[in-house]
Amino acid sequence: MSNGATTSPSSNQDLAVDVQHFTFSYGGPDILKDLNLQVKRGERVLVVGGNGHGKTTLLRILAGKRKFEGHARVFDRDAFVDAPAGVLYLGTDWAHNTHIRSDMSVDFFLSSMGSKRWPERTKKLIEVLEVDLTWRLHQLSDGQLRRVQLTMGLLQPWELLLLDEVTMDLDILVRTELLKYLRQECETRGATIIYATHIFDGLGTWMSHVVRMANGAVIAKHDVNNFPEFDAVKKYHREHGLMDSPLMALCYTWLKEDKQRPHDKAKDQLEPSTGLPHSKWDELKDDMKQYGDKYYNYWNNE
Ligand SMILES: Nc1ncnc2c1ncn2[C@@H]1O[C@H](COP(=O)(O)OP(=O)(O)OP(=O)(O)O)[C@@H](O)[C@H]1O
Repeated sequence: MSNGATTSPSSNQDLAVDVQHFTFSYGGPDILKDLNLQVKRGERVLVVGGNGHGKTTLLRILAGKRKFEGHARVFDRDAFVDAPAGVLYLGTDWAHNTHIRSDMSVDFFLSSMGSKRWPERTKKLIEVLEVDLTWRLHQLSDGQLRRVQLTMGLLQPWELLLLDEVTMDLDILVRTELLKYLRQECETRGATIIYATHIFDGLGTWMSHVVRMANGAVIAKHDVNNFPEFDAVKKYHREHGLMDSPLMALCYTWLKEDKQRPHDKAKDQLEPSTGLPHSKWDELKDDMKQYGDKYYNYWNNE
């Protein structure tokens, strides 16, 4: 577990993303505040936080879409003035573009986007996203259009994929296949994904790390292989046969806690043992941490 700060021994070559003491505003109040985040190549990082806490802003900065001052580097280059190739941002704004609603076949559209240059990738993506080349763009449902967007976006091999809530209108079959495909891309090519979402189904076993954001700062970055708080929630769900997502239950407690915390105070009360902001998890005695159900009851009965 870390607070995403700058003490990691990783060399710059290992890092896909390196953001240090980063503050950003759109001209008004600071939206990102003294934010630190390091992501190694090959990681699949989920970014979790309440509405308006800065997730999209961070992703767009990493994608080189916003001018900034400060230390925000991607593949060891400044994310804006020296933006590296291979960085792909996919957000929900694409579907609002009226041009892509014209009367045109998907086949024609993908060809005009260069699909012939990557025949193997095109074939695979069409299969994963169940895209029908005879579809006509102006006749598609939101989910079908999203599948075409993702096919187009993912055609060219990418090194860092910044996903901004882009799977929300996919049905669960397609979404599951897409997540599998993206995981393979990371495992076989060493590519990296940072994924901001409020939909957690299937992500608990997909992600390698989860970043908790609140009030424009990274509160913590957790490695799923060393994450006792998440293990406790999973244990509770297992023991009680619950079908809903343990990750969602965990994120619910985080968002509740972050909402109650005085604005901007997240970093003022650091826990000496972990260097992270003090949380309700810290208030549990060690023996209680071993019991997921007690932990869960503690939350529900507060
Ligand atoms: N172009 C802009 N100009 C001014 N303020 C903006 C702009 N874009 C976003 N903001 C503000 O920045 C803050 C963070 O927004 P951002 O979209 O990064 O949050 P988010 O965590 O992605 O939220 P959500 O979960 O709702 O998508 C919000 O208070 C928002 O109003």
